[in-house]
Amino acid sequence: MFDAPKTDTKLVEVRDLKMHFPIYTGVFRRHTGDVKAVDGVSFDIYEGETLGLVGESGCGKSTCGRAVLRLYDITDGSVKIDGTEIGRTPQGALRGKRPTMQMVFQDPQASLNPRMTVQAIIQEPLDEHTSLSKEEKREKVLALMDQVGLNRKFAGRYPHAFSGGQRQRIGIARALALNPKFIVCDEPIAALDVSIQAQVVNLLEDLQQEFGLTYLFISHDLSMVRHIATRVAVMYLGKIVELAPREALYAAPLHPYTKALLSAVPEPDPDLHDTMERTILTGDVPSPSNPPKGCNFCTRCPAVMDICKRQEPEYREVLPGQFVACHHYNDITDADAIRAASEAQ
Ligand SMILES: Nc1ncnc2c1ncn2[C@@H]1O[C@H](COP(=O)(O)OP(=O)(O)OP(=O)(O)O)[C@@H](O)[C@H]1O
Repeated sequence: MFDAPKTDTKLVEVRDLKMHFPIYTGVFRRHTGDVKAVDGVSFDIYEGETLGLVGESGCGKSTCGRAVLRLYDITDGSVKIDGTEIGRTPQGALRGKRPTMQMVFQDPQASLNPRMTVQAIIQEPLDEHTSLSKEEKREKVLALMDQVGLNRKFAGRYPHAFSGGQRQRIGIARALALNPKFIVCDEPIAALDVSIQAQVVNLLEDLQQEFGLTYLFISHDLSMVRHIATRVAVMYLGKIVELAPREALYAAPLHPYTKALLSAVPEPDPDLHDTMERTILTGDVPSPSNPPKGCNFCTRCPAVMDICKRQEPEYREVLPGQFVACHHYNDITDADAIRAASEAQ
């Protein structure tokens, strides 16, 4: 577990990123609307840190991670990785940048080609992006297997011969093959047995320390994110509603949605369990193709005000390092007043 961003160098800078998927209907497939999966998010990720990205299913986390890696042609906004603007770079011209940024997927079963051996799977990026000799590639693959805790004896086996946790290690080894700086981990443990989850998270942490990796760690598991992330961004319906250092976010969340999410996390201490206030959110999450006017959260917010239904709140740094998009904190700059506004909700 790391305590703070390791450096103040920004490796990833995302500004007003939008990823809208067009909806076509009817016989003539008319463009009738858009799914606003990511609708104007901005954040930085510092070199060597882990930014956690949390939120309910369907809020746009995976789309955001993929858009940052330019696995999609983004609708709008800017994404800078290691000083290079890649948001608008044509896909063909991104090739040289690909090795720097990689992804570890949620479902290791689905993301590994069942007809390829482990050797071939891990070697694939080396085939595509390097001119290493056959022997050099073989050696590199075996070294990667060592690094992720896979027995090199099994390099000739196929993915089905491995357990879920081992398959995720294969996916991690493949992601590491080109010595990336930045990895998007998209729910990397969600498909694994609970007993295996901690092992994979520990491996990701060890690799981060060893290679100075920077992670965007996407998860709906707030307890796991609390363990691994340096800072945490909370997403709701395509937008980031709060982003804060881990300690601040878990100890003193400001946004009503963050408070509701945290209050739903099971508290292992039975004494605290009884005293904790729980916020039960009512109503359904609106559709990202038809988000509400004003604040996206206004239809479910327990502290909703009139202005929330008319005007979108500004996303701003309310306390040092703590960014919030909520009308409750508009125009307040004094830290005590901000805390009072938070308690009053
Ligand atoms: N290719 C696509 N075409 C149309 N809509 C999409 C596409 N991909 C995602 N969406 C929609 O965008 C929204 C956000 O999806 P996304 O998968 O990013 O959410 P998520 O927070 O990662 O959810 P989960 O945790 O369930 O994966 C959802 O409403 C989803 O249906």
